[in-house]
Amino acid sequence: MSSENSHVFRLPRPLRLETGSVLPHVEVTYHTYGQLSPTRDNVLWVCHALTANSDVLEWWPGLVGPGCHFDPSEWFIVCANVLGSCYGTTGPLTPDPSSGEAAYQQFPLVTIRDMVAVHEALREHLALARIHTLIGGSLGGQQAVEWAVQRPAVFENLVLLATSARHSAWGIAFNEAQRLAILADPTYHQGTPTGGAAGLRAARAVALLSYRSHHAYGSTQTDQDEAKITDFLASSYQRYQGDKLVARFDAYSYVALSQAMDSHNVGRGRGSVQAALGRIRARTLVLGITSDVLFPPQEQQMLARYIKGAMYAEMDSQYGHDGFLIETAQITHFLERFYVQTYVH
Ligand SMILES: CC(=O)SCCNC(=O)CCNC(=O)[C@H](O)C(C)(C)COP(=O)(O)OP(=O)(O)OC[C@H]1O[C@@H](n2cnc3c(N)ncnc32)[C@H](O)[C@@H]1OP(=O)(O)O
Ligand SMILES: N[C@@H](CCO)C(=O)O
Repeated sequence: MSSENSHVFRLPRPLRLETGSVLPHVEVTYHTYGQLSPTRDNVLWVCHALTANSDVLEWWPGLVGPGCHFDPSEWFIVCANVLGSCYGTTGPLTPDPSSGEAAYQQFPLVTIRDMVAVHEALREHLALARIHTLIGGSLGGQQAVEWAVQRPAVFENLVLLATSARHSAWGIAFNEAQRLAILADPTYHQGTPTGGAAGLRAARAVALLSYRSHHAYGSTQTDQDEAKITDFLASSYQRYQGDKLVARFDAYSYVALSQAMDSHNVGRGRGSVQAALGRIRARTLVLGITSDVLFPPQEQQMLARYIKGAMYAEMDSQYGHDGFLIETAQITHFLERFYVQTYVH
C-alpha cells in the first residue's frame, strides 16, 4: 500500500454496533488522491470489496489513477478500509488500547450498516456535504447501496457493480463453507496473528470457485499433457491462490467480513427491499457480469428495477464475479455512457 496518500481517522466516540455491542475505540485508515475543487463537487468515494484495502490506485488499476476514467487530476478520491478488515482500520487483530490484547475470534459481529456508520463518520470528519459519485463492487457495492438508502440527499451518482440488495442464500452458503474450513483449523481457536492460516488457504480456494467461471478455469487451467493423472494445473492454481491470500490477510478478518456480507439486507427494518431501494435519489448505474455466478445478473437487474431511473448494463466477461476488478475498459465504456445520459439530456 502506498503510504503517501494514507491517513488515519479516530472516531471521536465509541461505536455502537447494530447488535448493540460497543467498540470503544475505532480507527479508520483511508486514502485520498487529488484535490477537492473549490466548489467541492468532484468527490469520488470508492467502497472496496472483501480483501482489498484503501489504496484504490493499487487494486483498481485501469479505472482509478492517472489517465483513467477516475483521474486524480480531476477527482478528489476517497477510499476507506472497512471496519473488521486488516489494512489499518479496527479489526480482530487490532490491539485494544486499554489491554493491549487483540480480540481475534471474539471480535464482535459487524454488519454492512456498521461499516457504513464508520464511512459516515469519516465523511462528516472530512466535511463532505455532497458526494459526486459513490462506487462499489461486490461487498463494496453492498456498502454503497446501503449508504445511498440511508443518506439519499448526499449522493449525486451511484455506481453498483456485481452486488446485491440482500445477500443471497447461495452467497451465504459459499461464505459458510469457507468459514467451516477456517473453523476446522485448530490454530484458529488459539487466537494468534497467524491462527487459522491453513483454514484461510482452503477458504480462498473455495471462494475462487465463486469468483471465476467454468470457462475461465477451462481456458487457463486445462493441462495440455493428456497423459497426466495427478498434479493438475487447476490444483496448483487453487493452492497458489490460497497461499497468496494467506500472505496478505488473516483468518479472523476474513470471518468478520464474510459475516458482514451475509448480514446485508437493505430491507431489514424498512418494510421490504423494494421500499428501501425506493428511497435512493442518486442517479444510478448498475453493472452486471454475464458469467458472475456469485452475484448473477438477475440480482443486478432487480437493483436497477427498484432504484428509480437506474440504468442497467451487462459486461460480457469470461472472468466471472472478479470481472468487476478486471474489466476496466468495459466499466469505463458504460460509465462514459452513463455520465453523458446523466448530464447532457
Ligand atoms: C494489484 C493487486 O493485486 S492488489 C492486492 C490486493 N488485492 C485486492 O485488493 C483484491 C482484489 N484483487 C483480486 O481479487 C485479484 O487481484 C484479481 C481478481 C484482480 C486478479 O486475480 P489474480 O490472482 O491476479 O489473477 P489470476 O486469477 O489470473 O491468477 C494469476 C496468478 O496465478 C498464478 N497462476 C496461474 N496459474 C497457476 C497455476 N496453474 N498454478 C500456480 N499459479 C498459477 C499466476 O502466476 C499469477 O500469479 P501472480 O499473482 O503471483 O502474478
Ligand atoms: N476478489 C475479491 C472478492 C470478490 O468480491 C477480493 O478478494 O476482494
